Amino acid sequence: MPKILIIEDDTTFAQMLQKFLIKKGYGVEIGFTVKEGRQKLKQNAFDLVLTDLRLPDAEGIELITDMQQKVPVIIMTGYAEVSSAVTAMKKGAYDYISKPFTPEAVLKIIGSALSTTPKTETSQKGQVAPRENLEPQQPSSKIIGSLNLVSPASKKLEEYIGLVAPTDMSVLITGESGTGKEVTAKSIHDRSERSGRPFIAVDCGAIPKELASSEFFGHLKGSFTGAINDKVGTFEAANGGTLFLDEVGNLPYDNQIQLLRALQERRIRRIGSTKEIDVDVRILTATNEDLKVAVKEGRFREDLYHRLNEFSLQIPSLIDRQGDLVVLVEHFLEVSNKRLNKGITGFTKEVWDIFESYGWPGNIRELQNVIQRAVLLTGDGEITLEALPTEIIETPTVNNDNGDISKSEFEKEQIIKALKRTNYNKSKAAKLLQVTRKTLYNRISHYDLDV
Ligand SMILES: Nc1ncnc2c1ncn2[C@@H]1O[C@H](COP(=O)(O)OP(=O)(O)OP(=O)(O)O)[C@@H](O)[C@H]1O
Repeated sequence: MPKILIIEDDTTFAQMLQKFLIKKGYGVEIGFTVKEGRQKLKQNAFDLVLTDLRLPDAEGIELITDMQQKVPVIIMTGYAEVSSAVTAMKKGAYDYISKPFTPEAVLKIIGSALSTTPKTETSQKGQVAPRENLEPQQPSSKIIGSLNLVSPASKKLEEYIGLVAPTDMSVLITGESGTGKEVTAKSIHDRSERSGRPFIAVDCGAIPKELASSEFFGHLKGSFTGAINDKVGTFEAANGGTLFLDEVGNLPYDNQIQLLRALQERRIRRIGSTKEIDVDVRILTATNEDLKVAVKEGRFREDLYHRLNEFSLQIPSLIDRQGDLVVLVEHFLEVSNKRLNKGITGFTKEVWDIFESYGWPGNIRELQNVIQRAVLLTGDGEITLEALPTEIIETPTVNNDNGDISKSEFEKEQIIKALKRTNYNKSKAAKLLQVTRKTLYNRISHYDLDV
């Protein structure tokens, strides 16, 4: 049963909503302040947070940062607060809903948030809400391939997915954040013979070290403090299907050996049990760090790396598949129009120019968010520059000419800005500035920047 936490200071409204959602089969708890909400989140695992924007002690938006996008947060707002809701969405809220709303509207938005929640969540008590327990997934319109992406990089990727999907090989999927690693994993599963069986996604970065074995292999009630019920681990839950380990590079070293053993023996034992259980699971993994470096630095086991990397897929950054931009933009326009019940017809030429010249450091996810926000902010007709976030319009550009002093100052400033925005990652900053890494290094040394 999916669990929802409502954070709302209007007690009557909160209780009405709670009753209604319980009737619809959800487990629901209420917190009346942000502080209370935080306490409940510490004590229990929730699949979704529904929070008011203005609460007595703080803004509901603060919880989005707490959640780090592991659990979808839906903001409830008054009609006049739409701009704050947009800020909330930029910070990572899943969506917002204006009060007063109809029961159908809130059910729809909850259903959609739960069906797109990618990760399995771990509470402090180690209870897991496996994805299988959530609402049935919506038919996905976002699977790679169905969009007919046209860039050479996407075509190659598509070809590789088609080749590896029907096999039982483990696949290591690499790429920057937001490039579609999880979408790719799901696509592989859907095109394999395991497609009728579970696809279980686990965020390895979210599992505390001491709970990892219980998360993977399950436990019996009472086998350790906090094991209040029997628990099925993700290996058992995925039996016959696919286990997707996201951010596998974050898996603590001690847990890597347990994982390797389970993969080699194809057998697991719940903590506290003597019974061995055969498991038949295909492993797909994703990471946005270079695991070879992690192996070299002794943070990742080499034997596990080879076991996970029977085949590797590198997902290109959006900037390296510019040819797909039009298809993706139109796809997200259509999806956002449907979702927000709008009829936006397209984009002005200036907007297209920005889309084509911007570096998209957040890749497809950023593009999707920018379009959704723009559709929300536009009444009707075409999307204009005003509907784009300022940071996109003010994208730094590097000028390679020998310009005058003010131009150099400008360029220097833009380089620093780009480096700051990318957390001093030079590859990303170069992409953002749309120059090669080499040019960026040259400019950094030209200006003698200490970065
Ligand atoms: N080919 C695609 N077509 C349509 N949407 C896509 C495609 N690839 C990715 N997306 C969308 O982009 C967003 C990011 O995708 P996904 O979560 O798979 O990326 P990721 O690389 O796993 O990100 P992270 O590293 O942050 O976990 C999702 O909302 C997804 O729906």
